[in-house]
Amino acid sequence: SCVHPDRPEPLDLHLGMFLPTLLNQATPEQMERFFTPAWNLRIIGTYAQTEMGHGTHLRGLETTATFDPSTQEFVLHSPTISSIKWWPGGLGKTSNHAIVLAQLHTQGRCHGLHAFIVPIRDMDTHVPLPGVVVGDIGPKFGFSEVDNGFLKLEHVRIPLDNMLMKFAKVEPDGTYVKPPSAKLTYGMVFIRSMIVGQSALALAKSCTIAIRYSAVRHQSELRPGEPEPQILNYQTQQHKLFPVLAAAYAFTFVGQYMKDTYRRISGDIHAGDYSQLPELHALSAGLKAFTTWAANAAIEVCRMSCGGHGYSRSSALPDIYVEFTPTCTYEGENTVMMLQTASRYLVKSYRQASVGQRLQGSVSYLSEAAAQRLRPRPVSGGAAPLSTQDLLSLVHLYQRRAASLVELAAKSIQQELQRGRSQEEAWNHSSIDLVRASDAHCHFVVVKLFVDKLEQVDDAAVKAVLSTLALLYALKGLADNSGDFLQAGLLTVPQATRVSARIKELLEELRPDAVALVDAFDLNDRKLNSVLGRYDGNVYEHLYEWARQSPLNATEVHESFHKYLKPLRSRL
Ligand SMILES: CCCCCCC/C=C/C(=O)SCCNC(=O)CCNC(=O)[C@H](O)C(C)(C)COP(=O)(O)OP(=O)(O)OC[C@H]1O[C@@H](n2cnc3c(N)ncnc32)[C@H](O)[C@@H]1OP(=O)(O)O
Ligand SMILES: Cc1cc2nc3c(=O)[nH]c(=O)nc-3n(C[C@H](O)[C@H](O)[C@H](O)COP(=O)(O)OP(=O)(O)OC[C@H]3O[C@@H](n4cnc5c(N)ncnc54)[C@H](O)[C@@H]3O)c2cc1C
Repeated sequence: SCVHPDRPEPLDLHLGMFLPTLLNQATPEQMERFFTPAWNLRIIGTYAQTEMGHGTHLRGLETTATFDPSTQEFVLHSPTISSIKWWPGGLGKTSNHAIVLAQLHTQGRCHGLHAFIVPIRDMDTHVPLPGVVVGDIGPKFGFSEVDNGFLKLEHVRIPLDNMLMKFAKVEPDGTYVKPPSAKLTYGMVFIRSMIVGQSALALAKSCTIAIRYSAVRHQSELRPGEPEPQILNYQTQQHKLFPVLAAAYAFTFVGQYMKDTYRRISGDIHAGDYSQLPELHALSAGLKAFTTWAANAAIEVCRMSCGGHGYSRSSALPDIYVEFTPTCTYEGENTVMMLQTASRYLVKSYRQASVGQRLQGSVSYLSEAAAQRLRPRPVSGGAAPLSTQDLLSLVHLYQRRAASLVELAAKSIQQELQRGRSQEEAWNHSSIDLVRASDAHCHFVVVKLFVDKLEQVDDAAVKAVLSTLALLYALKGLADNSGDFLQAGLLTVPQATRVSARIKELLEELRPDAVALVDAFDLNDRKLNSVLGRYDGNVYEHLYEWARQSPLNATEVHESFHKYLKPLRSRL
């Protein structure tokens, strides 16, 4: 994939969205005209969808593309201040083209959002073209290497053939030809699928740095009179870091699965079979949100577990955080993505299962749950026996929790409707439950994929340590979400107590293998770019060397002494 998972770069959008969008939505003629020069970096493009006034609500985007049959052109226009394209990466100063998402108007009718290739800068001089006002949106939280920009279009004319027409078309007389499926023009599924793998990489980097550093950092006293212990020997340090390590492995397997699923289903789509598109959309939207939220929080846990040096840029952890955190916002804001998965997939599937439909894919468990509801409940009604050792029984527990929360969300909507609320109000007043249902569904998918992966591991020793990680991931998730399991009657308080005890045992079991498990990510020092995470563990010498190289140390007496301190002293 041409997506660069490392540091943000001005060409990220060109490589990660402009080229893939052409691949997915351009005709063969357009591929010839645009893809080849774009591949050779003659054309440098970005993906300009978000506007100052709208990022999430695509149907609310205001940029227009109005077809003029007399000249066989589209007129691209930003009608209001809020319609100015805002945020696209590489737009400010790097790109000379943009794929602009605009509301298509032809023969007096609006046909919704479509993609148009718009030249924005002269190919030789790089000067903005007539009618194009373009620039950088200014300093951001991070991503300082990327010129996220703004684009205001003032009645800019482009040829008819600049509309990406693999699916929808406009004939020379202005007739609009619908796409085989309206959903094909949404896009973004590719990059959301790739972001799942980026979550895994961010976790792998962060826990490699924190665990290696925790193995070389000695601090305080564990036993009076004895040498200061490695901080990795503290149970609290293990409790912070080993679940992150387990999640890094879990998300690595999920990232592989997501990539494979994307490839499989997008192949079907290119062959004209759109049946799996809803599953791909729901899975990519949900897992993108689930894994980025989890990784975002875990990077901060790793940084803080390194004490003061974690706050130094030499650790690389601040940069990893700053570069990763926008994944919770871009490519679909996480809450909105969770709501998409719940409202457009889980509740719909729940209702189909409730009328006896056999479901396939990641929601097949809802059919099982629906059948279960029809069977008489056991008198005890209590939680099933809990094994803190049996991974398959834990997978089933997560499955039942997901089914329970999907049912709770669906019933909440029903109750709101019975209170007389409109459909829209009923959904909005159930949206907290909808997000919880999506979260539980994604959590089940992650645990299940982790356990499924173990079946593919032949080496007994590797399988054993991965099984310990999988157990820790599942039990830590159970402990962190015990309220859900208790509320669903899937866990008792004594069982919850046993889970906590088992987690402590697993931390102890993992301690001897912790460093080897992060070494296994095989992230070399250049890729980690971290003094604390160095493979040789020679932290202090390199920390001192790193500080010595700081620009402020270029002179023994900084010019600020002469410019400010000395004059200030003389005035006091
Ligand atoms: C190397 C790369 C570096 C990357 C750096 C960062 C680059 C960042 C780039 C960006 O951020 S690009 C902009 C990203 N913006 C978004 O993701 C916008 C999010 N909003 C939406 O996607 C939509 O507004 C919405 C939330 C899905 C709602 O849209 P709408 O109101 O039109 O649809 P619904 O009524 O909810 O659903 C209609 C129908 O369509 C299905 N669907 C929705 N989205 C997709 C999709 N992407 N793919 C397939 N299908 C989709 C949805 O399930 C509904 O289906 P049915 O229920 O009708 O069957
Ligand atoms: C670093 C970075 C790079 C980006 N790169 C690009 C790019 O290259 N191209 C591009 O087109 N865009 C890009 N974006 C823009 C990005 O896609 C949008 O910021 C994102 O889609 C969120 O939309 P928004 O900013 O309008 O937030 P909003 O949608 O306004 O979200 C604000 C709040 O409102 C809530 N909210 C919104 N709608 C709902 C709803 N229906 N239900 C419940 N809550 C809701 C959200 O959950 C959130 O809490 C980038 C953004 C960033 C930060």
